[in-house]
Amino acid sequence: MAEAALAEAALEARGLSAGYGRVQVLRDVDLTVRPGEVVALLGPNGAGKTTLLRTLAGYLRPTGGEILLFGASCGRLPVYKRCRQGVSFMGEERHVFPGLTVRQSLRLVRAQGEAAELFPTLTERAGHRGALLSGGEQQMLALTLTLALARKPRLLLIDELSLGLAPLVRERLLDTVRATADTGVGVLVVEQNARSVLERADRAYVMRRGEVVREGPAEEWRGDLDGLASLYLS
Ligand SMILES: Nc1ncnc2c1ncn2[C@@H]1O[C@H](COP(=O)(O)OP(=O)(O)OP(=O)(O)O)[C@@H](O)[C@H]1O
Repeated sequence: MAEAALAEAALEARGLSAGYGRVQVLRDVDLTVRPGEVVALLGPNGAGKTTLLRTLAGYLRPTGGEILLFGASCGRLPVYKRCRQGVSFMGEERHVFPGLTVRQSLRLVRAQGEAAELFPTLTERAGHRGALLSGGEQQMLALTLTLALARKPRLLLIDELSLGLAPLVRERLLDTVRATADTGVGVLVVEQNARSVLERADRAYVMRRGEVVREGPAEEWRGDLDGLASLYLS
């Protein structure tokens, strides 16, 4: 990923702190995502991964530190302005249109072609309403909608990509994430299955209790999943 290393960072967090009211969750987080990189964000429950993504996306206001998007400090830029810059956030809740069929949803965002290419299953479910899809199908639709709605996504923030989904669906979603990054999009992804995400990631950060406790190339972690697991134990 030499090219990625040279490129200007899509995202840079410097000494970032954030929390809820008086409860501080994130402490002094430094993190970088370059265009074309898949960066895995790992860590045990409650480590602060969701809080970090929400802060980066603009839903939570930092209490300290700085966020740079594509080289410029984004200060208190609201969510929609970050979206305009190409930041796309896919939260834990599977955002599909519950009352619309798959066909209607895809038509709405003009993503019929992409869906057929990325997830043929969605074409088979064209007449089903979003609310009645399986969890995996909903997540495939949500990812397709997320990519289509951000007209030119340059940074994708994904929380809990495959929570509760079958391994095959997880692999398919992660392949799509990898392929999206290969078009030049920077991706920061929270995924419970460390082994699977590390197979596609370039680098990984491990968080614990609101702090980044380790960072490194994904290949290093792939060979040391036991060491990684030990970081999860508090
Ligand atoms: N809305 C909230 N109000 C107050 N505290 C919160 C809120 N949301 C999360 N927290 C707290 O912030 C800490 C970090 O939670 P967060 O959801 O960011 O962790 P996480 O790493 O994403 O965990 P998980 O893997 O379980 O989703 C936890 O201690 C949690 O209780």
